[in-house]
Amino acid sequence: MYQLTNVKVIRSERTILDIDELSIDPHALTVVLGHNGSGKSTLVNLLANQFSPEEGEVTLANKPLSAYGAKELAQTVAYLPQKLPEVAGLNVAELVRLGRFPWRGALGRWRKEDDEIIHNAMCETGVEEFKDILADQLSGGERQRTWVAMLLAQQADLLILDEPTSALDIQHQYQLMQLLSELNKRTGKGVIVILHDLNLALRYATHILALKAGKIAFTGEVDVLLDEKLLSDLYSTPVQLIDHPELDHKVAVVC
Ligand SMILES: Nc1ncnc2c1ncn2[C@@H]1O[C@H](COP(=O)(O)OP(=O)(O)OP(=O)(O)O)[C@@H](O)[C@H]1O
Repeated sequence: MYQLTNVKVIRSERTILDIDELSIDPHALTVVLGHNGSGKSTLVNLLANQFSPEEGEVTLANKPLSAYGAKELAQTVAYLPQKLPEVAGLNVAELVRLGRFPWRGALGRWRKEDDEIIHNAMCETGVEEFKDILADQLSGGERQRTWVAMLLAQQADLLILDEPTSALDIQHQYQLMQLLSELNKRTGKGVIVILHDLNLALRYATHILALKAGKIAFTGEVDVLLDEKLLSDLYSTPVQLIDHPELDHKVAVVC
């Protein structure tokens, strides 16, 4: 379990994240929701040990994140930030290969299975055809999928993704969430993903974690989302849930 206890993150004398007690199942597909500025990126940054909180503690498997070594943490948690770094001079295959870094053998040697893992990660995300192209020359969506491929190649126990669908067209948004959902079901690897699209959340989440103004608004299995009042309060706008004749879940519309 991820466990947060009495956590406060303070920036410019303002508490931007304030969580008394929170557990996150490391084998679930948890979608993090909330309005702009509600603290979602701050939370997943903490979970990925990008920084430590000013107050409180974050543990994973009963061990403080700060006690993990860099290699151990990279084998345990793979993190895709919201703002993708520039990678001048690297083509797609070379960028995806960086995901294998935590698994290098003695003397920094690559392992013989690395090429197949990299190839599979590029195929699963549909970027294999771009493998020789410089990553910085790709379109926004192609670049985002390349970074997801790198994350997959990392083969960590848990994937944390901050708005990985923000640059993707509708088809690729659903394909990516389907891929993450299948990975979660097939391998038990955990996925924690920030989304703004309620319908992607309704379709693929097993668990929901919603933030409002730096605090937890609600958390639980995906059924907690099926509450128009909660959703309308969360986004300060009227949200309606309607049945869809061909889907086995409700659809959210803003009215
Ligand atoms: N370094 C910083 N200094 C001051 N304020 C900050 C800093 N980092 C974040 N904040 C503020 O903390 C709040 C939460 O930011 P965060 O990026 O976690 O929001 P978010 O929920 O991910 O938003 P979005 O949906 O827009 O990506 C915001 O109001 C932001 O302006």
